[in-house]
Amino acid sequence: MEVAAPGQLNIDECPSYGSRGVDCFEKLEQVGEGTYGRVYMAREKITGEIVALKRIRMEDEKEGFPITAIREIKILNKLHHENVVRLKEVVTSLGPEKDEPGTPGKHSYNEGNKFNGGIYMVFEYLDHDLAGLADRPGVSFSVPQIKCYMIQLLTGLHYCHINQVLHRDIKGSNLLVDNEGNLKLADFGLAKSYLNVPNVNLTNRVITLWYRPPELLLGTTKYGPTIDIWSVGCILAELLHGKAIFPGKDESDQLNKIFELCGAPDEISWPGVSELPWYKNFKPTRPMKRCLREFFGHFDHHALELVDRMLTLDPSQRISAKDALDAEYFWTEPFPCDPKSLPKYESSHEFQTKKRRLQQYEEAVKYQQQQHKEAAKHQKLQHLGLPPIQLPRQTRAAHIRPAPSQIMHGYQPPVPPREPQGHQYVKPPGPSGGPNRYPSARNPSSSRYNHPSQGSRSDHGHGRGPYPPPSWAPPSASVVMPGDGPRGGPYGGRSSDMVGRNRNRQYSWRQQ
Ligand SMILES: Nc1ncnc2c1ncn2[C@@H]1O[C@H](COP(=O)(O)OP(=O)(O)OP(=O)(O)O)[C@@H](O)[C@H]1O
Repeated sequence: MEVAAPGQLNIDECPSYGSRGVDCFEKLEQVGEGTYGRVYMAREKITGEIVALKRIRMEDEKEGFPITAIREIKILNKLHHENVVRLKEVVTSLGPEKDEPGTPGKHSYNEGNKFNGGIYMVFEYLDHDLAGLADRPGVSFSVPQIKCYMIQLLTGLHYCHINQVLHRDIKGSNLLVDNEGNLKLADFGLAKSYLNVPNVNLTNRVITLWYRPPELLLGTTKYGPTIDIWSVGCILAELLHGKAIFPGKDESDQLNKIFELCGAPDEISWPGVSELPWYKNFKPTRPMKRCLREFFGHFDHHALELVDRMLTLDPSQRISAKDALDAEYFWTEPFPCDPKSLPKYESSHEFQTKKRRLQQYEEAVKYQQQQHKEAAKHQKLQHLGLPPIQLPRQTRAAHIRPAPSQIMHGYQPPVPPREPQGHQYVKPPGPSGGPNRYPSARNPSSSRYNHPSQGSRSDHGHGRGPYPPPSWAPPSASVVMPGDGPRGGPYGGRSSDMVGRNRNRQYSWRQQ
């Protein structure tokens, strides 16, 4: 980078990572709260550009800079694709900030780590995540819309896989969507860059429980890209079905839910399953037949076919992202819509929709408590034989009508807020050069979003961008990655540990 003339800024030059301070940005609103810390919508002070600032949580780090952050930065530096969120730069703050938890200067602020400053990843900003968007009252996805999002998800994932990256945390809140209809994969904190080296073990404690494939739940430490495809299958079925399909409470319950729908595996349906480390612990106690096709009988034939291929128990038989993009589902009517034709919504991230729901709940509880108090007062006066107090007009009306603010916020009777992760989607009405169907996604009016007869089958839109086409072909599930090892027993899991704040700690040792 060239040195700027005195008093001038090199704003045309791309700053090197960490060279700028977070004070170059004005934080506008918190849009996410994750394992790393907070995610903010922010404005670059000079250019006015809107970005997302993801603060790397350092408070609990005794080992220095968290490995998940290093991994995310390294991997995102390598990936450049329109369906993968763009990391623009990394910025720092030298001291504790006013808006972060903890009291500056006090010992408790940063017990583990000596560095009291903050480190932020600066991303391009997207208006929504899929979980938050789907959870918005009144939002329902049409089949062409679902197909449009799924194509983008699979295209981004295929690009990752051919570049030897496993995402390992595909779920709705990690799929960012903008008001132009673009979908991008985000949160590469658990992603893994891997080589096709046999006999190297990987951790099986990855992927949020509801979206975790059976081979990981059964303890395998040798796996490949099809772990991500299982998660995609769960998302597609969830979008079409209207709610999460495997909402397990813990690993055992998760496997049980999977077996109930996909059948209990045996050596015939899944050769080698009985050799998996925890097969004996979780062995089904009764025979269970695969009934996925009956259960999702309301899906159209091609959707069912694709969900079936994605939710195949044996990972070596599961469909790849490339083949999924070629599935008839995307090439039969109703065709995927053009992203640009999708409706525009007010910003909705899972964090915001949950916050709104909690506010509604608290308001409703407060309202009910007030009603109880009034009723008790009323009863007491009657008991004493005194004439009832004339309630003010508004208060009397409140006996039968919700408060105006509750109407504005879509009042519902108080119910406990739903479990985290529990969004409910509203029920809707190759290796480079390999043969496939997708034209470049750079041209949104291309055949990708139209009738297949208008488009070529020979370009998935992957393998583009500044990176040389990989020479490696997507491997089977037996692919392993170097330097990663199994972690502990079968019961540690994403349901509690990964959704919570301990991911950096949990995955910090010897994790590649
Ligand atoms: N580039 C972005 N633009 C807009 N919102 C974003 C962006 N990146 C993240 N978010 C919001 O912040 C949330 C949390 O971000 P992210 O998943 O990257 O953090 P995390 O700490 O890894 O979270 P988790 O604990 O869920 O894995 C996302 O679900 C999304 O709503």
